[in-house]
Amino acid sequence: MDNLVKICGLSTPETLDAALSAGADLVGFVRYPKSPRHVSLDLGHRLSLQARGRALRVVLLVNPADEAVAQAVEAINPDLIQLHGNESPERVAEIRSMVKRPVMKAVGIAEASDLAALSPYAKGVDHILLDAKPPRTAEALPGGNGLAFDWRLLNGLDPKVSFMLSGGLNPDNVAEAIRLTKPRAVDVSSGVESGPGLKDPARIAAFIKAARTAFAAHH
Ligand SMILES: O=C(O)c1ccccc1NCC(=O)[C@H](O)[C@H](O)COP(=O)(O)O
Repeated sequence: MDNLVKICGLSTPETLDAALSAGADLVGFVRYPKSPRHVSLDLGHRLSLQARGRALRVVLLVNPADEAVAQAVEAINPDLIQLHGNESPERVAEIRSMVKRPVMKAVGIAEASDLAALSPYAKGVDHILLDAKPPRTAEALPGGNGLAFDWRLLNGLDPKVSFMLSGGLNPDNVAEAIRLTKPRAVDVSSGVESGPGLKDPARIAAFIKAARTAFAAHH
């Protein structure tokens, strides 16, 4: 998974088409009812068919029960499952063996000590997503809050650890984020929106272009 761009939280055929046409490598569908980006199983199914063969399809789940995992896999047929809650390393490994598909675990970063949370996941996941830790407010979502963490914290990360970077990325800062952190992939949601859950085709295209240029320059 090198030099890839993921556009997350797509929830309409039109904005999914914008992401696919602009060359997104991965597209994300959020299954979290409190989110403005939540997709029903039926909508997720249709969006997944639309993206098939054009980008890797990612379904986002938060602390899912087995039944929720099975329903999402059956309806959406994702290429990758992103776990964005407080799933333990054991639970992540359990879900991975249940679905027999690649799993990406999101880990929230706010301070240097948060990096210690990564190694217990090393054996049981296929990919790690480093995201900003959500604020402790009632309205904060587990992800997709448009907040960046201090990228310099990743100076303390073992260079052998490969990761996808997210959290508060946008068309204006993604080049600097890639230059400083050298991620294998980048992920964006709020930074390509004109309002909560409203993806903006022009911002999607600008983000992908800026990320591609930066990857070419720094890898
Ligand atoms: O986007 C949501 O609403 C969401 C809800 C619950 C769990 C995860 C969610 N989103 C995750 C993402 O979109 C991204 O992987 C990541 O958090 C970056 O988001 P942003 O800072 O908005 O670019």
